[in-house]
Amino acid sequence: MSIPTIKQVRAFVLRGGGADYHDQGDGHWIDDHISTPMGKYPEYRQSRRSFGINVLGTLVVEIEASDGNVGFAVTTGGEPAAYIVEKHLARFLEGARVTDIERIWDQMYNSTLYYGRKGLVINTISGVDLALWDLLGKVRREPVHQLLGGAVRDELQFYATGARPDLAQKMGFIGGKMPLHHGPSEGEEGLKKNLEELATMRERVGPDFWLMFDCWMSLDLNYATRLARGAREYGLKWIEEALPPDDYWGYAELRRNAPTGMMVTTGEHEATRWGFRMLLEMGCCDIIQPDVGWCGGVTELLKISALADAHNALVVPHGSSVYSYHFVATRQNSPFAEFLMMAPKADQVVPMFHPQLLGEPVPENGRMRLSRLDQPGFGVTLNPECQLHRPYTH
Ligand SMILES: C[C@H](O)[C@H](O)[C@@H](O)[C@@H](O)C(=O)O
Ligand SMILES: [Mg+2]
Repeated sequence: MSIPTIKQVRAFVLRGGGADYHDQGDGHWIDDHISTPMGKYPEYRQSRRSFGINVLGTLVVEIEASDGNVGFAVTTGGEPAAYIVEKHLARFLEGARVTDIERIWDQMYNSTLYYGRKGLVINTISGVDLALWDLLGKVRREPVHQLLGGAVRDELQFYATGARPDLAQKMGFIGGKMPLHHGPSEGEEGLKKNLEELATMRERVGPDFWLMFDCWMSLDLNYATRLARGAREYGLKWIEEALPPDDYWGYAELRRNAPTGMMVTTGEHEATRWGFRMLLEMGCCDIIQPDVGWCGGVTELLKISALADAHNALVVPHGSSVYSYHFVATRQNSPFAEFLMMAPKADQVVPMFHPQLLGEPVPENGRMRLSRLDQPGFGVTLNPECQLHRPYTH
């Protein structure tokens, strides 16, 4: 059977939610006084949009094969990512076979090593990689989880991230991860408020429902240690991304200081097997949380996951819609997944990358049957009502 080749790669940008899920309007829980590394500047404390969390927008990568199949994927990257796809990465894809995924990844990574390695460039490589896996699935008429070696479970279970863990409990999720609202710049008063919020939620959900804090890189080691120890009486299950991503030393120390039984987690802003090797070998965390649209794509997440497995660490990918669902289904060390509550009041389940992906499955009663992921590729199509703009060509 002749293997189709790649005819053309196209990069588009989209605004308004979707893969750049922080790109929301006013009144959304995800932009309501959340603690961030910019919290030291009062003018940037109320809203993450004020300092540019949504400045990039969504990158859409489309890859057309010689047999007419088109694979696509979305991730966070916008115009600068589109430039990198069109002006740099496309040369490694066009003319290659749709099966040359490993070689293309290696060429994309090594050709951008002088300006990439993490952040936007790896987001961009991830977007191309996800589109390649979507294309291969469409050519072979198989869902991605089957291309990855098949599922190890018939059902995924989810915890919910959002401002209302009490509502998430009623919706059937296995836990609720809350954004931390106050950072070190708000002193003891802020620390007290954080713990009061946790105490209130514990009161509402009872003793067994998982409650977690997401600290979004915003703390220092001393504050994180005091928060973790203060949260012990409220049964905090894990403290997430307490420190800046590069402070491997701080994470290792926090993990030594944290109360027995409380997990330390991080990784959504980490990239490649080398970044996760640092987290694992320095004993930084109990769970790594790579985002498959930011860490290097499925091709790289396979390597990261195997490394984590050898270290007995769990891999619970940061919420990235179908791109993480297909992966989690196939990994024995990924026993549950994240679902980001994208409804403004976190009071209903809406597709995580709404409105960009038609056919995007959502958990029902906090679960998702594998049968919901049985369409070729990642099983979604681009919403034709989304106005695609192609800023660059090649
Ligand atoms: C809720 C957090 O502040 C982030 O917005 C969230 O996207 C991420 O950290 C997560 O783990 O879901
Ligand atoms: Mg997080």
